[in-house]
Amino acid sequence: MSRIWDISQKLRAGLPVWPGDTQFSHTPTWEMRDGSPVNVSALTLSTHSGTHADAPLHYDPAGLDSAASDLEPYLGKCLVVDARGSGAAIAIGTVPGLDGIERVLFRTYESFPHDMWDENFTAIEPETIAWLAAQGVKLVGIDTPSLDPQDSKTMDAHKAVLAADMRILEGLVLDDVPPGLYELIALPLPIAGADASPVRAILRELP
Ligand SMILES: Nc1ccccc1C(=O)C[C@H](N)C(=O)O
Ligand SMILES: [Zn+2]
Ligand SMILES: [Zn+2]
Repeated sequence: MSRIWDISQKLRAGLPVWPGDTQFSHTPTWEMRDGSPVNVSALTLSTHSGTHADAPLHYDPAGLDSAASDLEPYLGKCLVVDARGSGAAIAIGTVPGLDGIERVLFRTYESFPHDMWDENFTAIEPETIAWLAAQGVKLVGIDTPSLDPQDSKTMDAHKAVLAADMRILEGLVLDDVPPGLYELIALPLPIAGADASPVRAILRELP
């Protein structure tokens, strides 16, 4: 049985979210303790809660929503890169030779901040995105809440992703994952009209 790493945040009450965004909540609709034959509940959450996949619609008003995006970028061989110590943004020099790898995930945290919002998270330089695209990369992932800095108004890294029609994973948890090659499985939910979707992201050891 090949080893699996779960690289997803737990969705839960109190989950740190982008300042001003919708808090995560899970509330009962019907409960067995009240005589219902089953327990049923409801979720309220930001589309960008926890570990998620941005849809192109997030940064392009004419972009595909989460239901329309193809699945191929979110499934397949990927390279995990140790980008700890990158400071404000990951520069091109951080990325090793890719040799045809189409998915790259960046670890920037020593220890993922599960219980606090980090406003000074590491972003990715737009030039790095463009360089990855030129190498044939189709998906870029990171363990921070966004490819762009929290105070960005121009979203230059997302615009570089748009220009190359790449896909994005954010909010990954890579603390326990050694740098190297893995199989990535992180499929967005087919949510009509959504600008992003939570994903259950895992890495599986390659045979
Ligand atoms: N929830 C938000 C609300 C407003 C602005 C940004 C966010 C984000 O979460 C950042 C997002 N994950 C991004 O793709 O950059
Ligand atoms: Zn996002
Ligand atoms: Zn994003």
